[in-house]
Amino acid sequence: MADLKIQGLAKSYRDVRVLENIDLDIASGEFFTLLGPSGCGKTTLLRTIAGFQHQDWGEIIVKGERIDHKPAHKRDIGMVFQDYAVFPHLTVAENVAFGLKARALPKGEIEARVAESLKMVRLEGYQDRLPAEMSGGQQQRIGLARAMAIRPTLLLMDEPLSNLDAKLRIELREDIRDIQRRLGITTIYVTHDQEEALAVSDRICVMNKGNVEQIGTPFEIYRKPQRRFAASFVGTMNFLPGLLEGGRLVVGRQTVAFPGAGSPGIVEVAIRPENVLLAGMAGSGPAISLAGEVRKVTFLGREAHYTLKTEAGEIVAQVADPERDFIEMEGRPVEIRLPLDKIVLFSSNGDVIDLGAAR
Ligand SMILES: Nc1ncnc2c1ncn2[C@@H]1O[C@H](COP(=O)(O)OP(=O)(O)OP(=O)(O)O)[C@@H](O)[C@H]1O
Repeated sequence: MADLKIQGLAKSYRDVRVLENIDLDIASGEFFTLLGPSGCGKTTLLRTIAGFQHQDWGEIIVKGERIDHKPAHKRDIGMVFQDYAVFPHLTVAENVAFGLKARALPKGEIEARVAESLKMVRLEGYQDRLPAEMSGGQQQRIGLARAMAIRPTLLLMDEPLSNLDAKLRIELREDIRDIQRRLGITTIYVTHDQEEALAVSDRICVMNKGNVEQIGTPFEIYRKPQRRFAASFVGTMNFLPGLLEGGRLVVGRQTVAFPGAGSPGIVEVAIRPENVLLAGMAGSGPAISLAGEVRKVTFLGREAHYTLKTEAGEIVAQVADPERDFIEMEGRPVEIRLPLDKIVLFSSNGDVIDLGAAR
């Protein structure tokens, strides 16, 4: 049974629809991430599940029971916020104990759970400090310990890492993932950071303008985007205009055989920068070959990025561990290959074109 089922959820603020008919099934123990640009409705969805606001339509069902009529404090949900939301006048231990006291647990049990939660987030020994004496990362650990101490059915996290610097973000996201796995707690995580979503999630729900664009594992979202929006929002994707006609694909002045690929019409040809091949690089198999020129090379140590002008438009190629010859290519003509088994086609309405038969 799904731990959390959302059916037909819709929400407007005044006349503006911010959630459109959302359906989700989240499995027990799953780390499920809502990913999308600012304003797409992620926080609204999370806060509606938590009970801080009410939907206009739809149902929220936890372990088979409708919870959407219950007030927030009766929903058995732990929540971690972007701005930590720790109580400044309470010590670390008192912060973590807050939800347990509200539930009137016995004193011994509270002490045991506080100690256990602080150990889990690696804050043992800090119990008597005030939040102001702690770093941002440590304050967010308090928030996490407080949410986990009540042993909620669902853990909701709203951009918990966005106020931390890059190094700390990576460290804490690994900790969050480890703790979540260890406890097997069903988690919904909100972020607009696609790398973070890829790194921590069992499944990602890509949202745009109040709609679900695609739900899938990080691998599926990155490698098999079903919608143009998901392809462009997660990672870098090159798009070139193309034309499908009778088993052939036309890109620029090139035509390649492309059997079994949907109905004729204008398409967008999408390919990741790491899949674009430059002349001299290994790689066999059918490909679209384009003549181009290297506009710019950005050397980043373990890889280099090439901005390429082609007859069909500008694209970026990424080359791992580049040789010196490859770095000194700025301004030079180059032959570019787009392997057919790495390209994704989108129709003009933004849906992927199934290439199963062509591969
Ligand atoms: N209380 C409110 N009253 C009116 N409009 C609101 C309210 N809260 C949010 N909105 C609007 O609803 C839309 C969705 O907001 P929401 O905060 O859910 O998006 P988000 O995806 O979480 O964005 P962000 O990543 O910036 O937090 C936005 O256009 C926002 O301006």
